[in-house]
Amino acid sequence: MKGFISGLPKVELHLHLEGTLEPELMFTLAERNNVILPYSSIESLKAAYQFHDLQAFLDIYYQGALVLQTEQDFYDLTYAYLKRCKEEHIIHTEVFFDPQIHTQTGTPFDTVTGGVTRALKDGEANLGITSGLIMCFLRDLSEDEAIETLKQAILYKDDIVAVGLDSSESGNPPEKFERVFAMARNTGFKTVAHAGEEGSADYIWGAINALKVDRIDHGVRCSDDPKLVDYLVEHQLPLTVCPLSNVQLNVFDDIAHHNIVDLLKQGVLVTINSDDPAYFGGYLNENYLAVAEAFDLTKQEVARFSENAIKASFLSDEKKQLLQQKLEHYLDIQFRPII
Ligand SMILES: Nc1ncnc2[nH]cnc12
Ligand SMILES: [Zn+2]
Repeated sequence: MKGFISGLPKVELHLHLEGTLEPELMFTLAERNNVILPYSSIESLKAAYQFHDLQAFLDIYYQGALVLQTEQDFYDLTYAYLKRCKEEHIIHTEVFFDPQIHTQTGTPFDTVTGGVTRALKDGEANLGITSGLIMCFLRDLSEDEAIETLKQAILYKDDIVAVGLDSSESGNPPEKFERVFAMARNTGFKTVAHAGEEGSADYIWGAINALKVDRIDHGVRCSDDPKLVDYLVEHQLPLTVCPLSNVQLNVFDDIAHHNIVDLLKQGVLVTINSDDPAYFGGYLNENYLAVAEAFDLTKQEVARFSENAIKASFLSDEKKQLLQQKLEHYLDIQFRPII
């Protein structure tokens, strides 16, 4: 199964670039930019990666992201992730970034977006990995700050495919950003939102009804509301689920109790993703493998997650077809009878 997953052509749809900041790169950038980290070694930093909930993780994630300061830093971060994609047979990825973490502490929006987009373009030219860029608003900041950020994103309309919503979910419902998302949609951006990670199923309804999103990020709490599950199945509204993240942040106490396979069997368009792999101990292949092993899935069942991710991507129908052909070619070889 490990070899099958490793070679399987895959698409990732829920990945925070700042969440790919490996401890080694964090220390390198801290030294490059004269940032003093509150950890004396890589080991002591890694030892702090014990998160009892989302907020405990976010506190460390935001602190780590402060070592990213120059255009080259954002380039290096993004390109390192794309090289990892190449190793993992990820053929297309739609990545999040959180510009407000950086603009709040004085790094210009252009520095952040410039470095990320330059790396994504090089990743396509040199590594053959296609991508989409999704700019997230921090939901614990104000509507006005989100509008200000959206105005800056409009200047990069050709480079940013969608806007999203992340950070502390509880107490920051989707409705707070209804007007910002309407502006984003009217400008032509696709929309996604984290909902139903720690927050209740009502947050997922909020993302659907107030934000009119094209995908829900996480969304696992939908199981608390059978009508919501019916809605997701009927409309084939995708969920970008992050199994290892959910276990690390205690959304589920054990991978064996995760609801992703239940949702798949009910007909929800679920996908597997890594969220913040440098912090949660696993990139995409490890997330696939954890689910496959916990639920004793067949190779055909595992391949459904890859097929779903192609369907749920923001690629054109023509490009989706090309990726689907690549997937089918791989499966043909895997399942060809040996004569
Ligand atoms: N899992 C997550 N939930 C909400 N915001 C995030 N930002 C980075 N990772 C996140
Ligand atoms: Zn996330």
